Amino acid sequence: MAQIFRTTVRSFATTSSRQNAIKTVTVIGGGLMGSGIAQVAATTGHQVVMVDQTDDILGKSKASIQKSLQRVVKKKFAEDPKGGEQFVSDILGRITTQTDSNAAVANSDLVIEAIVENIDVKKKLFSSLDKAAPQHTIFTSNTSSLPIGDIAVSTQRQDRFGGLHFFNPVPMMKLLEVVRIPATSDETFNKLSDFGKAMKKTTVDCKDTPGFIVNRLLVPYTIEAMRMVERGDASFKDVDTAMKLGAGYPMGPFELSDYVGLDTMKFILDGWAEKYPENPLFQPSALLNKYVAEGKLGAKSGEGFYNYKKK
Ligand SMILES: CCCCCCCCCCCCC[C@H](O)CC(=O)SCCNC(=O)CCNC(=O)[C@H](O)C(C)(C)COP(=O)(O)OP(=O)(O)OC[C@H]1O[C@@H](n2cnc3c(N)ncnc32)[C@H](O)[C@@H]1OP(=O)(O)O
Ligand SMILES: NC(=O)c1ccc[n+]([C@@H]2O[C@H](COP(=O)([O-])OP(=O)(O)OC[C@H]3O[C@@H](n4cnc5c(N)ncnc54)[C@H](O)[C@@H]3O)[C@@H](O)[C@H]2O)c1
Repeated sequence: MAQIFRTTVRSFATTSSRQNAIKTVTVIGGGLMGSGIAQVAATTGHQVVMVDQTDDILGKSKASIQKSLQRVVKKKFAEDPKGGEQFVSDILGRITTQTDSNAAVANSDLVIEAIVENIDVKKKLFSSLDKAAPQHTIFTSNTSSLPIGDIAVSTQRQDRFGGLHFFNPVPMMKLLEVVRIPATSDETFNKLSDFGKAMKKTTVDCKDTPGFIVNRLLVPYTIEAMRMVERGDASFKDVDTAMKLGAGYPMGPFELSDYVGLDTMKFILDGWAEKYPENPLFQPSALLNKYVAEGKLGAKSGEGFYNYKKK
């Protein structure tokens, strides 16, 4: 009897969560992460509205999604070019763009914020969205380093607030960290985890602790790599070679930094230095500051530690 009851409860829970499944997603920020998130959400059948500050930026976001989809087509539709064209046009057809974030959330089940890593800018955005979005809409941030709770206080819906931390490049990286704050309801958390699985990601449950799981370990590692080069103990190329061939990482810390974006790295480091001023680990990095001041932001700007410009 107890077994039957458990089964019935489980199947009711599954059915009811399916009925409430997230179908429409607003991705705010069409940069490196936002465009990847929009691509994967649309690929897995969701209707997506992608928001950024200008139509020009959104045009570049859509072009980068198209380029990424072409890589998938090359593999999956090698023998079927027509099928490949249809695949791309179906996915792009599920993505619309908007420059007005308040209008973009009007029919949204879920908001995923992926804008610049600055707490004040994120809070201002969510405070405004809170007034514009329907009651049921769940809000999430893809922040790398900011406490989700510090962002959620800008809204009146902390029970419908959480973190969805994706990894770069989103179409390739299988992990999704699903983050809950103490106020996140079980219903919200379960919906976010279900959404992650619907996006074909492996989800891990995280508390709102600094860096969640991955960045708690990745940040000190990356910082120590920068310090090693600043001290003159090794060249950045040798550090990368060492970590790839000696530790089996797909990218060394300087290739990864270029990939993440050196401006984003600086936002992370500066934010943690301000929040934890007593921790010597988070002191400014002269090397990182120099690259950012020179506009060398990594792969996205064509140059960082390495050069990405086509010769
Ligand atoms: C003092 C200094 C202070 C600094 C302080 C701050 C420190 C902060 C550090 C943390 C930053 C955190 C950022 C964030 O919060 C968390 C992250 O996202 S961390 C980043 C995680 N990502 C990685 O670790 C990536 C590691 N790299 C890889 O896995 C691989 O290199 C790669 C990116 C998948 C690419 O693979 P490669 O083999 O190298 O290259 P290929 O080009 O041949 O690609 C292989 C394969 O993948 C397909 N592919 C690649 N990219 C895409 C794409 N965007 N879309 C679709 N397909 C893609 C490609 O077509 C290839 O397919 P195949 O031909 O092999 O079938
Ligand atoms: N780069 C990574 O590897 C990585 C990985 C995981 C998480 N993150 C996090 O994701 C977020 C975005 O990072 P990114 O690398 O995509 O940055 P990015 O600089 O590539 O893109 C940010 C985009 O947000 C837009 N934007 C800024 N303010 C906006 C606003 N108010 N409204 C709408 N759009 C706005 C910018 O125009 C830009 O296109 C950050 O919080 C970052 O910490 C980054």
